[in-house]
This record gives sequence, structure tokens and C-alpha cells, in this order.
Amino acid sequence: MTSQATPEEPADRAPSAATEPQVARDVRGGDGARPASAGTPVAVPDTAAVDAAVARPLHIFDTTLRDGAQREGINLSVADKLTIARHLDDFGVGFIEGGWPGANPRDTEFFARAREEITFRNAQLVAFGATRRAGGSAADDLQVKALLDSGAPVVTLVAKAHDRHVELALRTTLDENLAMVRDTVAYLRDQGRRVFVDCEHFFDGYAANPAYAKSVVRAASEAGADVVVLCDTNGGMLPAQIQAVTATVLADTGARLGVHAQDDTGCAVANTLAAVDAGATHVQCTANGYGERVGNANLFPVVAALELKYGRTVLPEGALAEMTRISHAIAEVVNLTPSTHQPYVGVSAFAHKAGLHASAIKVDPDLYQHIDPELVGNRIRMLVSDMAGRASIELKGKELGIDLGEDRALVGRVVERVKERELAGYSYEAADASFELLLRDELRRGAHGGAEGEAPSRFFRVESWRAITEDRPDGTHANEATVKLWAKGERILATAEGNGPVNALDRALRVALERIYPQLAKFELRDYKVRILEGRSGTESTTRVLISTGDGDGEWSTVGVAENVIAASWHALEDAYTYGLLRAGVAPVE
Ligand SMILES: CC(=O)SCCNC(=O)CCNC(=O)[C@H](O)C(C)(C)COP(=O)(O)OP(=O)(O)OC[C@H]1O[C@@H](n2cnc3c(N)ncnc32)[C@H](O)[C@@H]1OP(=O)(O)O
Ligand SMILES: CC(=O)C(=O)O
Repeated sequence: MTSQATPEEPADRAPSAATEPQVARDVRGGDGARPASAGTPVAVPDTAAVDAAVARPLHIFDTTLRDGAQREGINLSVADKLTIARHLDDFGVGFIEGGWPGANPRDTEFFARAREEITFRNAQLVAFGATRRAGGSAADDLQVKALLDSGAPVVTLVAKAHDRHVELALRTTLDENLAMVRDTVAYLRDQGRRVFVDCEHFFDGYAANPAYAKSVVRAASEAGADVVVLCDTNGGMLPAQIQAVTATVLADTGARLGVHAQDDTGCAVANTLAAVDAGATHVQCTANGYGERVGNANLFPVVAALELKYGRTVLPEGALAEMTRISHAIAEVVNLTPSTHQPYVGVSAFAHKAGLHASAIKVDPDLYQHIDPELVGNRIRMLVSDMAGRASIELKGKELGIDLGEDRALVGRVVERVKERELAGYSYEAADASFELLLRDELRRGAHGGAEGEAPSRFFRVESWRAITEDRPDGTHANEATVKLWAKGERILATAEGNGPVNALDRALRVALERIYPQLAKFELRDYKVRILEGRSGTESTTRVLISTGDGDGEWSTVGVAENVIAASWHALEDAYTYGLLRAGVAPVE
């Protein structure tokens, strides 16, 4: 590999052949993404604010934009990174690690644009990079220079802390690695940056050679690092190990310590809190736990634990109640479906299914919840299923705004009907709208003296429907459906074509009803899921269809069950249209 000076660099500062090799492509220039000020490092703004952030007793350090972006399936544009940075700043984290400037044009551009476009209210921007190359000097290292050029007031340096990694990955001596840490930290401090040092593979390194691992911590701290972060890079540690090692390192070195935990044992959040228990005062996390391999310590449960269980104030006032919204907003930007079962922020985090739980919750929600969901911006939800009891139905009724009063017989009938239907394959927990229709039907029956077979409160009465799929010799298909129904005393017959039999049925139903109920024009099928139940009988199995429908103002879900997929879809569609009209405030007539 040859070395050459970029036009902005004096020849005497050009890297030598011995020191140059790691330089990233955009730092070398020529791709247009390089910062305009590559010759003169960008000045650090507002050092008082940076000093105050570093002085805080407990740092919340977010690395979604750096380690989070290392997750398989995440590919962030600069605009995505800027949006996420704004969300994290709104949430109130103290530090946002924006990426590795110089490693790729996107990260370089992110720092340039973040400087120009974002006025951070809470967070300090952090640039991530490595210590200088072996055998070189920090001042001549183009990778280190890119960190300064980023203009970030804080730099995180990744350093080797495991002797085997120094010898095998860096291919240098243990002493030279210590010199690389010392020189790079001291140089960046001289240039006015605050410095955190990520000791990669610290815990594995400590197990192999504790004296050397600690000497890396001392080298970083003595050279001026503000925090030395103990990293469980391979994510193989358990909380007791993290706690014991962190406590010993703190006692032996006196350095300010942080923790960075990967989640390979599923213990990253616990490991992070164990380090805090042992005296670490800086936690590195990512939104929703995104990160390399299985991910990193999840920012949201870590912060919630610190605020709500440890009683530490780590966020600005009111920010915790924004947590659910921010978690979901970031999931949207990275284009991943939010995990429904994520602690604190998942939609299922406070969803109650068991009848016994519901009966206690009716008395006091705290009996089955570890916190009030509103503290983190989430909400309690009651799920209706064959595990429901009377209390579940009463609470669900309240949630839907339907007062069931003290009518024990009515509630009992609803419980029975739900159980029967769930046995037949229905599932109401993901189909609130179908459950509400069932509840309203039972209420109406109650009002008519509970007579079995009383007509439900609906907007149309179906006489019959049929769907035909025609297979043509040229390999194409035609789908046609006919619907015959009664609405407002009128018999209507409508036929429509579609790109499948269900689509044809949906269109025929729409054609039949749209003149009488123009509100239908806004309804839109959003999601359609089919589940084959009791797979043992193959094509004769029972089929469950779940449909989500929207009207621009909200979305509702309905369920249909039958022995064939088209009939199941029809039932779910019927409920979807009925519920949509009810939502639109139309009075039922049939
Ligand atoms: C644990 C972590 O997650 S740390 C974060 C890791 N993140 C990333 O790697 C994402 C961004 N990385 C990249 O874009 C590229 O790897 C770059 C630009 C950093 C380097 O690319 P290249 O110059 O092509 O090198 P390559 O990736 O093959 O190898 C990394 C080099 O850095 C060296 N290195 C590794 N850790 C350190 C360190 N702490 N200090 C100094 N050098 C280091 C390695 O020894 C290797 O050197 P070599 O090129 O002499 O073999
Ligand atoms: C620094 C880092 O990402 C790690 O050690 O896992």
C-alpha cells in the first residue's frame, strides 16, 4: 500500500507507509462526503455544556446510531440518523454516539449535517473511532484526524484490553497497545475533546490476564479519559461476573467506569444494572436493544429501571412518559416492527389475559402490574379469550366505553359465548372490533329479554354470497363474486371482479353497500392474516382470518372462522364493515 498526502495536508504530516494503513476511504478524499474543513479540525462548541454533561453523576450514553446500526437488517440513511438523533435528544439521553466518522461517507456526512441542522437540547454528540495505529503517532493518524474533523465534542475510542486480541488482531506488543491508548487519549484531550475509552473484550480479557486488562484501564484514565468503559463485547457474561469484576476494577484503579453489554446471553440489561450496582456511572445502550448479532443493552428498560427502581433522575422532567412513543418512533425509522413484548414499551407490556389477574386488577391494577403503565407512556389493556372470566369482560367493556352495569347474567353469557367461539377457532384478543360486536349483540339480546336468536344490531342482512375463480387455458385466473343482501329494506344484488376471490368479495360488498352507506368509501383493508387451525386434516382444517381495516382516523381488527378460507374471510369482512359503520356513527337498521 502506498501513502500519499491529501492536498490539504502538509507533506510533513502525511502518514508514513508504516503508520498509514487503516485510513478509511472517505478520509483519503475524493468521494465528496469528506468534511469541508478536513485540513483544520472543527472547533468544539460550547465547552461549558460538554463539561456539565460529563460531570453528571450518571451518564446515559446511547449508541443506536453506531452499535445499533451494526444489527443485521438495519441500514440507516443520513436522514434516518438525523431523525433518530432528534428523538434521542428529545428523550433526554446525555450522549449520542453518531457513528464512526471516516469509516464510511454516511457517518462522515452525518456529523457534518448534525452540526449544521440540529440544536441539541440535552445530548452531546459523540464520535466513535479507534486508537492510533501501532508504530505511529496520534497526531499523524488520519483516522484520529477524522474524529477531530467531525466536530464532535466527545470522542469514544475503542481500545484492546484482552492480551490475546492485542497479539492476534492488532499484531503488536502489549506495551505498544498501552502506548496507543495513552497517546490517542492525551492527543484528543490536548485538542479539547472529552474522551471515553471502550475497553473491548474487557471481561474476557480480565479472565485471561487481569493485570493487563487493568493496566489498559489505568493507561486510559491516567492519560485523561473521562470514563473507561468495560465492554462485554462477546456478550457471554452473567450479572454476578460483571458485578464482581467491575467492583474490583473500580477499587484497584479508581477510574470512572462505564459498561457496554452485548446481549448474547439475554442478560445485557441485567449486566448493565449489575455494573451500576458495582459503581459504574456510565451506561451504554441502544434504543430497543438494536445492535451487533443479537443486540445491546436496551436503553428503555435500563433507563426505566434507573428512574423507577433505583430512584435516579437520569432524564429531563416528563421524558419518561414519552418512552413508549419514542421507542415506537425509532422502530418506524429503522423500519422494524416494534416488538410487542418489549418490557415497558411493548403493546403487550401491560396486557392482561388471565381471568384471575383481571378479577384482582378490577380491585387494584397494582396487584398485577409492577408499575403504572402511564409512567412510561404505555397503557393497560384487557385481552378477551377463553382464559377470560367475568372481570375480564367487565374491564374490557369499560375499555371499549360500554357500561355493562351490574348485569351478572349478561356478563356470564358473554363469557360463555367467547369460550364457545374460541373453542371453535375464534381468537378475540387480536380482534377487539369483533369482540365489541359480540358484546353489543348480547347487550341487545339482554334488552329484548335475552331471547335466543334475537337479530343482532347490524346494518345489512346477507341473503347469500358466492365467489368463483376461473382457471383459463393461458394460465391466467379470473375472480368474480356476487353478493345478495338487504339494507334499509332494499334487496341489493352486486357483482364485482378482483385480483383474488376475497378481493372480489370485498369489492362486491362495497358495490352493494356504498350507495346506502357512503361512509364506506373511506374504509381500506390494511392487513390480512390467515391461520390454519388443526393442521391434521390438511385442506379440511378450520381457517381463521384476521383483518385490519382503517378509515384514515384509526384502525380496527376483526376475525372470521370457517372451514374454508373464503368463508372465514367473508365473516371477518362482514364484521369489518359493520364495525366501521358503527365507528362512523351510523345507526344500525337491520
Ligand atoms: C466491538 C465493536 O463493535 S467496535 C466497532 C466496530 N465497527 C466497525 O468495524 C464498523 C466500521 N468499520 C469500518 O468501516 C472498517 O472496519 C474501518 C474503516 C474502521 C477499517 O477498515 P480497514 O482499514 O479496511 O481495516 P479492517 O476493517 O480490515 O481491519 C481493522 C483494522 O483495525 C485494526 N484495529 C482494530 N482495533 C483497533 C484498535 N482498537 N486500535 C487501532 N487499530 C485497531 C485491526 O488490527 C485492523 O488492522 P489491519 O488493517 O492492519 O489488519
Ligand atoms: C465497543 C463495542 O461495541 C463492544 O465492545 O462491543
